Amino acid sequence: MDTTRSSPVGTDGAEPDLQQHFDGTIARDQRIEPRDWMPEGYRKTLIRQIAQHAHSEIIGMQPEGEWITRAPSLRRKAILFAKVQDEAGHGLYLYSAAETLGADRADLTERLIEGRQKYSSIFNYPTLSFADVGVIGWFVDGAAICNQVPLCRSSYGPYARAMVRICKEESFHQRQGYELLMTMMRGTPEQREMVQDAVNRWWWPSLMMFGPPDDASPNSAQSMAWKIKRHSNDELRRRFVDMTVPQAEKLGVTLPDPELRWNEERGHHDFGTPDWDELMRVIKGDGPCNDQRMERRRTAHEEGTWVREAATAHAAKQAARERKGAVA
Ligand SMILES: CC(C)(COP(=O)(O)OP(=O)(O)OC[C@H]1O[C@@H](n2cnc3c(N)ncnc32)[C@H](O)[C@@H]1OP(=O)(O)O)[C@@H](O)C(=O)NCCC(=O)NCCSC(=O)Cc1ccccc1
Repeated sequence: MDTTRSSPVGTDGAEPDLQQHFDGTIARDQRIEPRDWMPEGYRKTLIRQIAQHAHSEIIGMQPEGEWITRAPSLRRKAILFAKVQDEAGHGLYLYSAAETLGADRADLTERLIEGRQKYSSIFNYPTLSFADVGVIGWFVDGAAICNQVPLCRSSYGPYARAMVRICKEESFHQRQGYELLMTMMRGTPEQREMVQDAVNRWWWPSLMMFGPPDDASPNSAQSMAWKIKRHSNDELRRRFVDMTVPQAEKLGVTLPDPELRWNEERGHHDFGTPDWDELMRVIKGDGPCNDQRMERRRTAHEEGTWVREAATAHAAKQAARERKGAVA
């Protein structure tokens, strides 16, 4: 679509036909691409969500990353290394998607570091034993898959396409977590206790990953109308519970919710209510590890200054060399 048209008037400053074209593209379930006209609110919402998602992947490297040096075998170390590296890749991929909307990656990082942009609440909880690595794979990557598979059909092309690749890797991550836990459950009573303890600590925070309940989710209605989000927070949370309960049974662990039971009539599980005050506290910066996570991120950014400067200088030299070559 032509984005170079001038004298914008009408909704969101657009000529009515530009808005109409955008609305039609969304209604037909087609994709909006970077050069298409889009309402400013749509662009801002996408930058907000994609940036938060990217920040979550980068901060999300920390809880498991802490176990790389303490992994119980070379095999587990190699697997964990690869997983954490994948998370870095997802973050960079998502920052690139945000850049297609005119955002600047350095600016997004500044916003995160200054606490002006969010990252997922889940990464503010500590990883106390190696079983936590398995439970993060099973629950956190499992929740990420539930949330992100529908995002492969998100209306913004670059985000949807990024999700396809990311989901493939998340699927491998989830299976490695479950396999790790299966191995521990076949081990000693102490190992089985470690798994159950990790399950108890991560269950409720994992349910909170899907966001506040629908009636307290200010962004959902508009994001669903724009088909950025395809399902509501509660709907995806329910899916996650339905998917996870049989896996817990097979593994031999108990999910820490006395209200959890199959509802024959609805064809879904009933379950308890997460502590929404806790979610709000963690989002506002008052979770068990918020300060530690941000401090680590700030330090990594500062320590990486020389790398960014060297890369920029190298790119400038390369460009100058290419210009010279073109002249000769
Ligand atoms: C569903 C939601 C997260 C929130 O729905 P929305 O419609 O956007 O918002 P809504 O109106 O419902 O909420 C009101 C306010 O509350 C905020 N908030 C809500 N929930 C949270 C929360 N849990 N944590 C923190 N903040 C939260 C929300 O931003 C909003 O604040 P704002 O108005 O911005 O100031 C959506 O953005 C989404 O699907 N994102 C994409 C997926 C994504 O980012 N995934 C990340 C995990 S990646 C991963 O796990 C991979 C991995 C695995 C293992 C290891 C390492 C990596």
